[in-house]
Amino acid sequence: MLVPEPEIVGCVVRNANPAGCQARVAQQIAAVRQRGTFAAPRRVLILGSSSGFGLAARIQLAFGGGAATFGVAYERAPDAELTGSAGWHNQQAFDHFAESAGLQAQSRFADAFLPQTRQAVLAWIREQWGQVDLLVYSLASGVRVLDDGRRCRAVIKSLHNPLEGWGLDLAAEQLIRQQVMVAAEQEHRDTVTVMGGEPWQQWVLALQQAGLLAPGFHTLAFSYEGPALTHPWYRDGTLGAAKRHLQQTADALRMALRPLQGDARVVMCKALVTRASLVIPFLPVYLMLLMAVMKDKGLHEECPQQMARLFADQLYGPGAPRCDALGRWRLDEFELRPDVQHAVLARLSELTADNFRQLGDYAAMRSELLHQHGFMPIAG
Ligand SMILES: NC(=O)c1ccc[n+]([C@@H]2O[C@H](COP(=O)([O-])OP(=O)(O)OC[C@H]3O[C@@H](n4cnc5c(N)ncnc54)[C@H](O)[C@@H]3O)[C@@H](O)[C@H]2O)c1
Repeated sequence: MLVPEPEIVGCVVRNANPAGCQARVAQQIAAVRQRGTFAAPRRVLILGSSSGFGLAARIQLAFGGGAATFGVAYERAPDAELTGSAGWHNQQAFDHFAESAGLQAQSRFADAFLPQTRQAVLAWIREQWGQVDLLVYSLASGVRVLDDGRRCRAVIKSLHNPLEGWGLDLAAEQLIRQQVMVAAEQEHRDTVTVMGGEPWQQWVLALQQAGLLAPGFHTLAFSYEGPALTHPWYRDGTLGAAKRHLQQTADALRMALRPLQGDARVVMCKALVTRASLVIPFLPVYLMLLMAVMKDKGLHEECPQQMARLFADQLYGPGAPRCDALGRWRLDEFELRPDVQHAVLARLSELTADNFRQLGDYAAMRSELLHQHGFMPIAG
């Protein structure tokens, strides 16, 4: 079969190579199997299961922990002209490998923000599982259609001052100057509506009201805060506001789950290459510097390694999650190490449009993104 050429616009890869996506899922499964097994919850619902953290969590829990999984993702199917999105092929590949391994796997391509998706998934759980033990909330979206039909858009803007800094154009393979504007009040609210915790809460409460939560039910959602260098454009911007709302939601859900001896947590992850992260202004440049430094120090991780630490080592393994004073679980301790941040800052202070390939791990970042879309790494 003809392998398509990657179509890159800015930092977005618009197509996928189906065979490469399948090979990458197979590779992730093999790595999980090699690490050995652990005792995962039996029935796991994953929202945002087709790429990034959600897919890595699903592979870890199913192939490492033997869990039956239900995955919901919103992806573009292939048609006569387009290859379909990487997530579509990843999810098909997951189903195929799970079935071959005798693992129960149910997958839907549907908009998880819509009440009808929730109702359909709840009906399936009632019929097939009776209850659910763990819900992993891993949606990353720019848009949410509300129950009344209004389309809310997330924007990535500052909450305080306009910002300017280095961005990356992967298509042109150049550093560019990027500006980030201050969000209007409505844009701020809409971003929290899309990327905050409300939809997570709706799912958990709907499951609870329907009597579908197993005793000891857990739920977790992924978050980011980052080091001081990223605060002006992440923590103190619209996405940071949405993540604060996610945190408040975790606190509220923890209370609501007490009668079941349940738990709800935000998991603070490291910054890494995914479809969602590379569209954040300034982040690709920070990421390629971070990758170079963390590789130098033997600390590099992508989604599969983060999910292995969370599930196989900590939550359902010999260790325990590292919990901070706000009750958040932390997987970002290596990124935040002072020596790592010191080295990143030193490289950033010397960065120019001519030396970015030497100071950052530009080639590996580009390869990782292409690989995530089923295209083999391109030699740097
Ligand atoms: N990538 C990072 O550096 C990073 C770091 C920390 C936390 N996070 C958080 O992790 C979470 C997952 O992000 P990711 O980077 O893995 O993103 P991703 O783009 O790789 O995955 C997003 C998933 O959400 C699904 N999705 C999007 N809209 C949907 C909808 N309407 N209905 C159903 N599914 C939908 C997609 O199909 C996909 O499976 C986000 O909350 C993100 O903020 C990411």
